[in-house]
Amino acid sequence: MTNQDVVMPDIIATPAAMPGRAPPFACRGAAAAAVSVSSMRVVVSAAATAAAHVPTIRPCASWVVEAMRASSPTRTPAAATADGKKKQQHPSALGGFEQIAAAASGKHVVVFLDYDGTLSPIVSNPDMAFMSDEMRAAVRGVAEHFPAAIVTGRRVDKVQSFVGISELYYAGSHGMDIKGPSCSNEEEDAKILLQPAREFLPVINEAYKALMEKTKSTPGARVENNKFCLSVHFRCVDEKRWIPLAEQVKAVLRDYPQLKLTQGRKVLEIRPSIMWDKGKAVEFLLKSLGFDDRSDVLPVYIGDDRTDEDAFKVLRKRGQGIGIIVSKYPKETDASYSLQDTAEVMEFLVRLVQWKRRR
Ligand SMILES: O=P(O)(O)OC[C@H]1O[C@H](O[C@H]2O[C@H](CO)[C@@H](O)[C@H](O)[C@H]2O)[C@H](O)[C@@H](O)[C@@H]1O
Repeated sequence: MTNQDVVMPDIIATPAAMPGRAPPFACRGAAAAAVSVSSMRVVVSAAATAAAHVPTIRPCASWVVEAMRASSPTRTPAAATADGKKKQQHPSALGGFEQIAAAASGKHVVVFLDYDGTLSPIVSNPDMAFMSDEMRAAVRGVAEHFPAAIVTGRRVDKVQSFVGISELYYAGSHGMDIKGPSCSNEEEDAKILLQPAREFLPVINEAYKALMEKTKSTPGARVENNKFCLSVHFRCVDEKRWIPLAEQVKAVLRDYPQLKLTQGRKVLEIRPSIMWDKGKAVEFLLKSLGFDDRSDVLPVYIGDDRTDEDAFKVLRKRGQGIGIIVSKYPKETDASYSLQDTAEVMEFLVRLVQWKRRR
């Protein structure tokens, strides 16, 4: 069971992107890979294979709210966890760049990038989370020199439109919708490499409508349909309304035992109860690229969120690769290096490309 499974199969909620409803934002007051796409066409339909249902854990509402508070601290967080373990500030991936370069020497580097909070700064309106042109140029450089993928909770088409680089792999919906780089003369569907939760689409769409209806009374709440998962944003919800919102979400989820609840940055995420996450997506992509069981590959994964921990864990377990957490504060993480913010991520990507060019 992952951290995410434990976090909060309880809550969630929200509101407002239906036709005729005013958007809740901005919030005021509240507080080139070696493998061709065609050779990788794998489309797995369902859960059936991978997928035992995850047991539901129902934390009490106050516990859930603590988790909601912790999901994107607005002040310096405590230096220790609840069980007294000290949180560590991991060494900077910029300060430790020479070490990383040494580890990459003679290896195939494969780059995995989270989107929100990693390539684009966190903003109130998820529809406005654009990356800068400078960041796009840095990511394009990465895609030209390494096999590279965007691994995100967002729906694939949305993140593709934000990033706009066709040479990348895209793993959307927390890895449940994986597409290969575009080829102009192929049909859109031919790019789909994996959709392990396909059979959940009808139930997810139903749950989406139910969440929209249930949470419309909560000002600032917003439900985002990420195709194979749903996000209930509470960044713009007054903290006093978090418990009722959580109860609303919980009430909806009672009707959908096939779905589970996880958590990101000021967002409750509802997804199919299958054992699939960003870590599995990383494993799948490495295998598809022909890098499984090889000692001459160095996956580098950069992400800022709790959901990225599944990928960090996979790298740690493989004893291969470098996890880099994007955070200004010490965090409990399975990453081995850190970068403070998106500006540092960009600097790291630029240095990685420069290093590759020199070789
Ligand atoms: O895996 P990621 O690429 O990090 O996507 C996770 C969620 O990111 C988005 O929400 C987050 O960013 C928003 C824009 O900055 C912010 O308003 C929100 O509070 C964050 O949670 C996205 O909107 C979600 O659908 C993704 O699941």
